[in-house]
Amino acid sequence: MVAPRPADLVVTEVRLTPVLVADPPLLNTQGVHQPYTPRLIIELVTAGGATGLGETYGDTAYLDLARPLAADLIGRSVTDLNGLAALAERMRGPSEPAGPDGVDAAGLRGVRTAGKLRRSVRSGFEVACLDAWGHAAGLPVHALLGGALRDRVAYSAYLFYRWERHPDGPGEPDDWGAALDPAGIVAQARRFADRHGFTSFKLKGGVFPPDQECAAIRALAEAFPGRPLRLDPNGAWSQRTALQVADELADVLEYLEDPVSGTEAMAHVAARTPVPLATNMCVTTFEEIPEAVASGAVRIVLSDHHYWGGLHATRELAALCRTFGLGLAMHSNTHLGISLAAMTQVAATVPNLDHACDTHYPWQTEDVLTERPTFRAGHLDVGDAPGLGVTLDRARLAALHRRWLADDGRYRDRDDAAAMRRADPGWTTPAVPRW
Ligand SMILES: O=C([O-])C(=O)C[C@H](O)[C@@H](O)C(=O)[O-]
Ligand SMILES: [Mg+2]
Repeated sequence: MVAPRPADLVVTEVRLTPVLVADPPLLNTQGVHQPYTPRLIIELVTAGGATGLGETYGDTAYLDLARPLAADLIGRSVTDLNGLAALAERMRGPSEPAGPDGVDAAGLRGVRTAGKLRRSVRSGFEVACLDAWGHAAGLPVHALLGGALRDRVAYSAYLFYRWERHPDGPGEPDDWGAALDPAGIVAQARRFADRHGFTSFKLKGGVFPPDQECAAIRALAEAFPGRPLRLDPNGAWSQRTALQVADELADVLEYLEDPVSGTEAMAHVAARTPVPLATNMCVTTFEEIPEAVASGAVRIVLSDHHYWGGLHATRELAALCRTFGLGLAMHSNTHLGISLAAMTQVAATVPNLDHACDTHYPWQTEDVLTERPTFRAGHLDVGDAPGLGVTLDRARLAALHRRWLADDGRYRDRDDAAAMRRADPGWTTPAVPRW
């Protein structure tokens, strides 16, 4: 292949396609997933004819920032990722978006600031630039990030308490059934293990009183002896409860994720238990790292290229974790195969990715790719195909976009509490600590 000329790498077109993706009724401490969740698919075209794909959150606030950023990218090189970062930092959108009661589903991933919103948008564009650059150069994205250190990336089964179907009728049915007790969670874990070969398990907690969730973890430990287990109540517990749970499950937990809310409370708990604490809530931006390190609040940080600002930012976070002796894992929200490919590419390049990555992907019955990535023995192959190694299915993209167009606004912004109110009209996002 002839190396691309710099002029070939200039962006000539950017297409933004918001989509609504079917999502099962997964429960968390704030409510339940809506039947459809918004994502944004980004397509770049370069002067040389290479195309690149990116994906990020698709709620209105993200779209409001993505549109001007897409326009500003025309005429810039896909290699100019530092320029993209600077451009994104200058974007001005709604500053501190939040739901009507001041808390929204994004509360599951910590503070929601204008800067974090900008980084979440920028990450989708950065991935699309890297994909286009990779296609133009005939190189995989991991090569553009310095090269893969492993040829496969480990993922963890992400277990959820869930209902069989959504309370408000619509939604794409699936055959998982309800999981609302220890037996249901173990059955779900078995299916994940049989179908995808996962060997580590994370339970989304904060849904039921802690003794019920401890019983589910105990049941998992019995069903899968010696396997790494994680429990994540998204900050729903008091310090006392967190310490009781840590004490009760100390022999089986790989880590306890965000048992309490806020760095100070996490530090208090961390100082009193040998169980490692992990977070995707109190450390979600670079600015939050110094206090967390100084106070010893966390032992493991969950990266997420979406809100940390992209694949390069993920590698910067990894370097800081190495510096300060913190472990690194990977967080996931509902996402499609483009983001899964981006996660896999960057994970392959990070020397200190010490834990299997979270992914919601097995819960998604729909995608915009021609081929779904396949987990083998709980891993995804990294591969050497150019770019992200994925291909867009235009018909699927168009169908999911038509659903977004037809929506009256109900599902265009993720709102787990609103979804819960359809089953329980009196529901409000619980104050923390809930237990
Ligand atoms: O804390 C976490 O791991 C998450 O926030 C992951 C997801 O957002 C999950 O909790 C969800 O979507 O309900
Ligand atoms: Mg978490």
